Amino acid sequence: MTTTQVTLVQIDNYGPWTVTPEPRREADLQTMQSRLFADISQFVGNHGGYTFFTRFDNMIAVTNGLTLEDHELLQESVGNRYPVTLSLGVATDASPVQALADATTGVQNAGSAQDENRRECLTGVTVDDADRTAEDVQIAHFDVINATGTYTDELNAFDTFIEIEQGYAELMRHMRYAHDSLSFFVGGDNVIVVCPDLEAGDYEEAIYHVEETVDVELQVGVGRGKTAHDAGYDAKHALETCRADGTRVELEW
Ligand SMILES: Nc1nc2c(ncn2[C@@H]2O[C@H](COP(=O)(O)OP(=O)(O)OP(=O)(O)O)[C@@H](O)[C@H]2O)c(=O)[nH]1
Repeated sequence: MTTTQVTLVQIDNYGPWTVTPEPRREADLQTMQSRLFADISQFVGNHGGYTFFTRFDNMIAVTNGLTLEDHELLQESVGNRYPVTLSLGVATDASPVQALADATTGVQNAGSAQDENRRECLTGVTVDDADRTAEDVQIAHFDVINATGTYTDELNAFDTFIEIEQGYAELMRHMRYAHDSLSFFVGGDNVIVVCPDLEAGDYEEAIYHVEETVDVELQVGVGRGKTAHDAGYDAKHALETCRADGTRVELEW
């Protein structure tokens, strides 16, 4: 059974900061946000976790393998190097959606995202090391079949973007409400989904739903592991099997 550890990363009082004392240059905000994401992704990734940029002011990470002390170190390091600070909420559950909901509640209970007195709060619990198993995390790596031939080499870059985003939007909603899973666009035509214990039929159903609804054809590789990296790496290998064999769903276990 899965035990997903999810961390909500929220920049403290970011909205007011972007306009104080005057609105800040957009290119500078974009640069700061993407560097902050890169740093968090590297820190979490070095412990086997995955970080998703989501809305940039709120990021979502799968942090199985990171302790509360690791989270504190991340806060300290960002606080020392960036003009903003981070609040973090951590929670675990068999359902990634429930884990994120609990992690979010912890941060919300500590104060508003725009409360200038709420800084660097850290709430929640992590999985006990003794309880961790190789089935804690289930990751599905979706990809649009032949995106290059169907879209990238055929349409202008913006129309390609619309098609890919349509597939992502339908998949993210469906996986959230039908399968209790969290989907994140990670670039190109790829979406990584953090799942509870799902089976091949669930993925087939989701792929069918997206194709019927928005006419975007997907394939998916799925892996399990003790960390997001372990699960995600198996998922990548499974996706390679889809590409080699022309199959739509491959589970690597
Ligand atoms: N983040 C991430 N992006 C990837 C990965 N693999 C491919 N991409 C992105 O997806 C784009 C398209 O590559 P592919 O998915 O291999 O190409 P495709 O035309 O869809 O071909 P098939 O997947 O074989 O059907 C690349 O330009 C990358 O941006 C991955 O593992 N992670």
